[in-house]
Amino acid sequence: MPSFVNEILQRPLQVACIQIASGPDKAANIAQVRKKVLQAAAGGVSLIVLPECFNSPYSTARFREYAEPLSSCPDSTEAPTFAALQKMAQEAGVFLIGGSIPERDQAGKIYNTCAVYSPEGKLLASHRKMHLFDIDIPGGMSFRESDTLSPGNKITIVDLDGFGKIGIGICYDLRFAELSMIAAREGAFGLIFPSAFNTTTGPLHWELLGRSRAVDNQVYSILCSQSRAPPPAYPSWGYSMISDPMGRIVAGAKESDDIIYATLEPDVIRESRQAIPISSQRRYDVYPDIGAFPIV
Ligand SMILES: NC(=O)CC(=O)C(=O)O
Repeated sequence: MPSFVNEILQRPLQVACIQIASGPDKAANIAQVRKKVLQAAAGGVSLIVLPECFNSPYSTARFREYAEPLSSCPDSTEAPTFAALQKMAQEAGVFLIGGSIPERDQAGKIYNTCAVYSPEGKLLASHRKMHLFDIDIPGGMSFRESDTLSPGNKITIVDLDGFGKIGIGICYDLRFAELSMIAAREGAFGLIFPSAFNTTTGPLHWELLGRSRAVDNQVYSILCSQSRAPPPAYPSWGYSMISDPMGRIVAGAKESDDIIYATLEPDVIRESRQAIPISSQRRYDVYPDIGAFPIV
């Protein structure tokens, strides 16, 4: 009977999520993030997470203007945000989950992309938001990322050397349980979601989804949001949170700018899986084994 890949977090991992609001000034957005990354790193963390679309307003009409080619050159003038992230990771000496920014490919398509860096400043992976945020709630939030964005087509799992693997999704990807399940079944100890939920869906679904993804998969879930900005900006929900494999919120923010910290513990993962052994209790004789999806 298939079960979890027998890998978990190799040692305790100190994590920080930086909750900030981006504005129209790209250079100011980058400078704000750099200051906070260095502040969080001074607290001794090994992994720092940034929110979705931190270098631009969260607006389909603006993404193209702020888009950059994905570059791994620290001196790139075409890609100042990616270059700055690379240098920040190195300067801070941390794994950096670079939130997301609009990425432009050679054909001119735009993606909502998260770049991940090692403490040496090496680009380890990039994830393009797979599920585009197209919703229309009467009297509430309407948004159509597909007006200007293209979707990514791959599940992203990153090996953090010395700790283990994480799965990456961006915001709306959180709603699709398959992505999380596949990453966890591939051995991820944590699921990380740079995000910007909103004041319509946030109060209903944000905590519910974050805790559910953690409990479903017996992993940590790490949700890093933009903070709330006044109108006419997109109304980000805030409430960045880290849930443990039992669904306990081990760190949480409110609406405003903040940095939250938590230590992820291998024993907590191990104990939750021993106490509630769902991985060996699945009924693949009755339903298909979704988690066995091959990652290319
Ligand atoms: N902004 C998003 O991608 C998702 C979101 O706000 C929601 O799912 O609700």
